[in-house]
Amino acid sequence: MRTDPAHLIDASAALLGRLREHPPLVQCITNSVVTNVTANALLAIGAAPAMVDIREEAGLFAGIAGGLLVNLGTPAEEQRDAARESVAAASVAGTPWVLDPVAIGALPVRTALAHELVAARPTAIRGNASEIIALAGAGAGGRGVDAADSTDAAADAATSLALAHASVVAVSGPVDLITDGRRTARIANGDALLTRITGGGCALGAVTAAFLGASRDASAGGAAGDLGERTAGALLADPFVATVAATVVYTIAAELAAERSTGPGSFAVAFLDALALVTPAEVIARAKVTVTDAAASAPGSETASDAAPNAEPATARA
Ligand SMILES: Nc1ncnc2c1ncn2[C@@H]1O[C@H](COP(=O)(O)OP(=O)(O)O)[C@@H](O)[C@H]1O
Ligand SMILES: Cc1ncsc1CCOP(=O)(O)O
Ligand SMILES: [Mg+2]
Repeated sequence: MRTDPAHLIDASAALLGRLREHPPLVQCITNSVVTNVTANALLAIGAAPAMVDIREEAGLFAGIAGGLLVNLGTPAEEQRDAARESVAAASVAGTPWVLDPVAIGALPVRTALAHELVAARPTAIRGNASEIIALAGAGAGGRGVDAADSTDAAADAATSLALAHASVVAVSGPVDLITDGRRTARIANGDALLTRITGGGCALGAVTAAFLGASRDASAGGAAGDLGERTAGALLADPFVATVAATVVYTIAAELAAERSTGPGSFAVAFLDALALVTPAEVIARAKVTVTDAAASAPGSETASDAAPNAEPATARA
């Protein structure tokens, strides 16, 4: 399906509405640093978090959850087994799941686990540039949990991972890059304050699982913007579109929060408020999205809508 920026932005706004109307249950197997931050971010956006991360429960729960996050930030033995259980059950049940390979590269236990789990074909892989490069086997990783590479430097790694595992790959940074191996979206929203609080990336992984859950329920139809009902149903059910939507909404909430903050502490509070308050109309007005499509015939196949009211490189519906 052709997905130009205007369609992606309309779909982002529509999926935000769907998510709030039908809150997806999101199972999180995540690190001990960000557990509370992540649950609060999910509640704020309108989803229902459940940190079910022990053996003999995790797999069971993955079968009933709307979405699953597997984050490798502090992968103690029990969590490693819980992740394996959940991923197996999610694959059987068709539960969309997100892998966040936190700090892989130099650290052997989580790196081996990330390689094992990625073979089970996550619906989406979300990480910073260094983590995505390391997962693709193209580099050594970042500085602990932080990136040492730009998102564009991770573009080839993201594409090869996406094609190898039939996953959507989301690379976060100043400009986020999201690809399914054919279509690549770049999202220039966000605020650097997200890197000054813990969980800025981890909570995005959970929000991505929530949008994938909303997307799975969305194929029933209903128009999105000026799209017809059939087109909208297929668009909203597309994991690439849902992953873009999560990043668009999340980074716009960060911008709204930054406008009301004086530093990381007030930003953390304002960000939760903004995740709860951001409207579909604000998403349409502020989204800065460009798309390239490897299948498009024209050389330099970047698409941008005619109406571009947002700052460069913005492309959005008026
Ligand atoms: N310099 C920046 N300016 C604006 N937004 C940023 C910047 N760096 C990261 N972000 C945003 O912060 C969030 C977390 O990204 P990142 O810091 O790369 O993840 P991680 O915490 O996993 O390293 C993403 O939503 C991304 O868009
Ligand atoms: C600090 C830290 N250490 C292990 S996991 C973690 C949290 C990382 O959070 P994020 O990737 O969202 O910055
Ligand atoms: Mg991270």
